[in-house]
Amino acid sequence: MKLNPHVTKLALFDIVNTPGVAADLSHINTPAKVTGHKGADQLGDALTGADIVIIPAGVPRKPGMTRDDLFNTNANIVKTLAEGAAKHSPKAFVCVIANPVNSTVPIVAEVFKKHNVFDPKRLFGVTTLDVVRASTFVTDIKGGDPARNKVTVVGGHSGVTILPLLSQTEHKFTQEELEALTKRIQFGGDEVVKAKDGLGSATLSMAQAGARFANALIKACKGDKTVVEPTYVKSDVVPGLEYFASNVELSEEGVGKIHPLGTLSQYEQKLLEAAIPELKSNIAKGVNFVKGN
Ligand SMILES: NC(=O)C1=CN([C@@H]2O[C@H](COP(=O)(O)OP(=O)(O)OC[C@H]3O[C@@H](n4cnc5c(N)ncnc54)[C@H](O)[C@@H]3O)[C@@H](O)[C@H]2O)C=CC1
Ligand SMILES: O=C([O-])CC(=O)C(=O)O
Repeated sequence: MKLNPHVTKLALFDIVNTPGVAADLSHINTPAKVTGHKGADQLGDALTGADIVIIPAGVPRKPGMTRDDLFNTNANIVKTLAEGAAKHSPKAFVCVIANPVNSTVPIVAEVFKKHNVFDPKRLFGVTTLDVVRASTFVTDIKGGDPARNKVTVVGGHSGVTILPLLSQTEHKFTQEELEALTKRIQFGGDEVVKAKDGLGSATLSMAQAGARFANALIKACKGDKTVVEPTYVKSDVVPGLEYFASNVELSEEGVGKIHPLGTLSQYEQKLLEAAIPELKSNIAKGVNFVKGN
């Protein structure tokens, strides 16, 4: 089952109010038609025939909230859009930005399973912003070009589930630097929420990150075999965790080879152990939400 060599239609929710993503995607070198919808009645029109569905729709955090606190509202929004995609564009690549990503990705998977159209290679949680932040914060300390200061970030997309593998960079860090950097990368989203003081979270950098991921997917669909991006997908990299973010080779089928974690330092091993129970519970929450409804 292959996607058209040229992506022809991209459905983006909610395009009307997410101008950043739309603007960034307008630079994509593809004749793709970008659609959105203004209400449930237009959902079918927007989705029919879409090759890629991007879901940024959902409420953002306010200071003091965790991403999981968004579950009650966003789970329903994502479930509704997933139902639309399962019915109208079951073969599309679905990229989930709406939080809590650790749970909203399993929600989409369960909806697709209910409709017998689930293909794990075609579902992605967008965690690009974590690597963008990691590269930026490492550059703040070590200098150089953030585009070349690549940091592998694995796990999930919230607090302690975000695991930057700083031991795999070319830099040496003191333990103090490691702890400060790790915390900043894990809670970078909280810094933005606090700074925006009730006006939302990282909207524009999310738009840029979403566009970067969609562009990568489109490049892979056009046959580029060198595209590797971090993303939260169905994975068996960590036993017992059905979904996990790590570097993934993208192909015309979607998820290609999922890279293994590589060697972890003792410190990173501890971070992983701390992340596992939270990630497990976030995943179960998403799965049970669909199974129980
Ligand atoms: N994965 C990531 O890296 C990131 C994820 N996020 C998440 O993205 C989501 C959106 O954040 P922002 O764009 O900053 O919020 P926002 O409040 O600026 O925009 C949310 C949009 O969702 C739309 N919406 C709400 N219900 C909808 C529905 N039922 N159908 C279609 N559209 C609907 C609203 O009209 C609004 O335009 C939040 O859940 C936020 O936590 C934000 C930053 C990074
Ligand atoms: O922190 C938030 O709520 C939004 C988000 O996911 C991020 O900025 O990484």
